[in-house]
Amino acid sequence: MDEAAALPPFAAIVVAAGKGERARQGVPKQFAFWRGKPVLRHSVDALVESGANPVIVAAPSDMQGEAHAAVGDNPRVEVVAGGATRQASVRHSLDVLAGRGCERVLIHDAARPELMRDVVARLIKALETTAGAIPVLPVVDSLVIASSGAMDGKAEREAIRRVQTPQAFRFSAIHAAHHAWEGAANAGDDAQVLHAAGGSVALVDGDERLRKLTFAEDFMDDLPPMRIGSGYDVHCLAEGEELWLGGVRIEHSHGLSGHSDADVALHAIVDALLGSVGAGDIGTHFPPSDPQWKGAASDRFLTHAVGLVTAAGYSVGNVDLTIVCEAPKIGPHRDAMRERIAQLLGVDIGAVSVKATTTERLGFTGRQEGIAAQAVALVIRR
Ligand SMILES: Nc1ccn([C@@H]2O[C@H](COP(=O)(O)OP(=O)(O)OP(=O)(O)O)[C@@H](O)[C@H]2O)c(=O)n1
Ligand SMILES: C[C@](O)(CO)[C@H](O)COP(=O)(O)O
Repeated sequence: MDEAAALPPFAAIVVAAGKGERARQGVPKQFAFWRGKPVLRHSVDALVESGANPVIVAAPSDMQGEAHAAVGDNPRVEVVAGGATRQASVRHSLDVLAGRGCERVLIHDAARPELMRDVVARLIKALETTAGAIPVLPVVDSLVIASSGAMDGKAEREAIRRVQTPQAFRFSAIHAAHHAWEGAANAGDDAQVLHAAGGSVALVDGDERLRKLTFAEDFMDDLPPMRIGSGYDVHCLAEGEELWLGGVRIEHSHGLSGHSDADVALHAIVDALLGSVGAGDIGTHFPPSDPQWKGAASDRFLTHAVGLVTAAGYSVGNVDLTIVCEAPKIGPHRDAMRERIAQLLGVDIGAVSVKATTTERLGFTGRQEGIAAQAVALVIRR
């Protein structure tokens, strides 16, 4: 099910007006690069893709330009000035949304860049029965009461949860609660604001990936600058089948049989790309048991794999393909294949190598029973 399509309308607020002092990134951490793009961009993109509209970004009043640059041009994203505290940033953002008929709102820390759609869906669905909903995780370590650097007693962790964002609210409830709170001590998060106003706050499963980038070491787990992957595939040659290789149709006495168009060369590249970001293999994403892929052009498999590489924070560096077959001769079609593969990968043709070899009539390829292909892909952190 497409979760975004199933979700009722909701707005989002991304609080990004902090100083990020603990993270020591040289700029406020929400503008630091992380996994190929500014921290702030990750959750704004995820919220837009989840269907949030509008997405209000509360940024430092003296860094509105930096915020616009970080989020890019998107008509659904509005940058506004935050406040001196997180709470003030939220309250101002809620005021910006007031009067627009907004019924639901997600409030999210820009400092939590890994935002996944299933958490958004869980939170929005919870609003059917409650005024607020927050993602939480259990405490897995034992807890102590600390006093002057010594243990002063044991805390009951079973009654405690670790709270994350995004936090979801019925708009009218959280907007009124924030204004009812105004002037008191700063609240840790928006759930506390609603709870203090007597609102109900449901707990839904959080996700460790929603962790907040807070300290410098939190930026140390950044992705490696490059990753490689390899792919290998085989398909049988058969009469009456079309021969597609490297995204190109080739006239030949036999074609390749398979559930899709059986383009063994593109399949090897797909597996190399998926392997480079640890995203399974072509069968994971396009199971041969699924009738929707019957006769499918393998172009779409490759496009999907490129999308997963991009989502993982990488872009395609270069690809090296070797086709193993006795016939047909690949040479006359090499450049057409390179051009088509480069087009599908979104790279220059110089980043695509297509080689071919026979096996000197040895083995299944030598007996022209089938064609094999292997590929290596290098992906580069964006
Ligand atoms: N006046 C503020 C303070 C914080 N935030 C946002 O609230 C989120 C969570 O706050 P935190 O992790 O504490 O961020 P900072 O306050 O920037 O961090 P530090 O305390 O290290 O300066 C961040 O996305 C931050 O940008 C905000 O919008 N407005
Ligand atoms: C809002 C929050 O992320 C929920 O866990 C947390 O309260 C923010 O705390 P911080 O001190 O502002 O980082």
